Amino acid sequence: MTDRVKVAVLGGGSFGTVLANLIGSKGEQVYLWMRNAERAEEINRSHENHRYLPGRPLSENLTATADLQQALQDAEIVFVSIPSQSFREVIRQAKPFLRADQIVVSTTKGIEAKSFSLMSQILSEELPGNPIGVISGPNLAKEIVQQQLTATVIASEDERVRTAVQQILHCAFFRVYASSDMYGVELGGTLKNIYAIASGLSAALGMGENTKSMLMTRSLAEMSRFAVQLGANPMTFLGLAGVGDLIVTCSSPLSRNYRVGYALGEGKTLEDAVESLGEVAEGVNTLRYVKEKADELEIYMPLVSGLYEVVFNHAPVSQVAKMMMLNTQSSDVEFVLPRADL
Ligand SMILES: NC(=O)C1=CN([C@@H]2O[C@H](COP(=O)(O)OP(=O)(O)OC[C@H]3O[C@@H](n4cnc5c(N)ncnc54)[C@H](OP(=O)(O)O)[C@@H]3O)[C@@H](O)[C@H]2O)C=CC1
Ligand SMILES: O=C(CO)COP(=O)(O)O
Repeated sequence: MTDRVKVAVLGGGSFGTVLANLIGSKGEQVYLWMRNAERAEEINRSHENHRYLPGRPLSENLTATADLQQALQDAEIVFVSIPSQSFREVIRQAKPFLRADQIVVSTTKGIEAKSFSLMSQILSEELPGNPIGVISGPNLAKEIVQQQLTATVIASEDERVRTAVQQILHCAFFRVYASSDMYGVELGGTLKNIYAIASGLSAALGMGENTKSMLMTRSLAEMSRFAVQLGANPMTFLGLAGVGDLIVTCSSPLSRNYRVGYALGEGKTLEDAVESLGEVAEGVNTLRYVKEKADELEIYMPLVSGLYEVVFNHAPVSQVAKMMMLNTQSSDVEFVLPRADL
């Protein structure tokens, strides 16, 4: 009767809902899985996700469900939009209902505690037979739902995954660029959350435009230094999933990570800053795990170290900033002029 593609999105928060809505508004059949059955019923009744996207009508092609089997059965593509700390648990719940030919794509920008796994690594471990990919880019959910123009990157080693995701998401307000560097694309989206906290903090403290620009650029240098040590391609950081996502998340109060930093700059405690969001800010845990990993691998990350002191050890920002400014002089682009101590 229909040649519509069936798609499943796991996770009924801000981004999962926006992604499902985009796909539904293209005329495809999309199931949005969430753990709360009452909330799913409420979405189907009102065509609105009052909790995460109040006031935004959702596509009639979107069906919310708390039944994983219903969501996954016959879906050609499964997007997973679950915060990193619950990602593996949800994939394990989904596994009994998945066939090996279903494409599984992560939208999650975080790192698993203890294992330091990115979501693509969790997918490879838990679903070794499935074609997998990740999407990442300057994709603030609250702008996408307003159909503000933007783009994302689909990264996968499998060309069929790249093409399928480009086709399913592409529309007049959303472009989809392709990459084969899954790890780099994922690391870009994950690491920038740390620097968004630093940017929010510096904005709250009234730092100037030069300062903001220096902070973002040195963040990019630090992110790519870390990613290269972990095996990613530094060129990926020049793309939408690197510099693109860094710019938006470090500049916009619509970013939850930026808002956490801003609240800290206003003098709130970390607990209050996170609590008042009511949504996930992956950067707080990411900062902890990346600091540990950088220490373990002896990767020079002064911004991560300084922010860690401010966020977790209550160091005064002015003191940390002064220490960084008076630090040994260094190279601008270390892929052009290597740092002396590398
Ligand atoms: N928002 C954005 O602009 C973007 C977000 N992302 C990334 O997407 C991921 C998800 O973010 P986002 O949707 O914004 O987060 P939200 O905080 O808005 O929503 C998280 C969702 O995950 C659900 N969830 C959490 N744990 C579980 C679990 N164990 N089982 C089932 N559901 C669970 C929550 O359910 P419940 O409501 O029941 O608690 C909620 O629906 C993050 O990694 C984020 O970095 C990527 C691009 C843009
Ligand atoms: O990743 C995002 C935009 O691309 C969303 O950032 P936050 O999680 O900080 O809101």
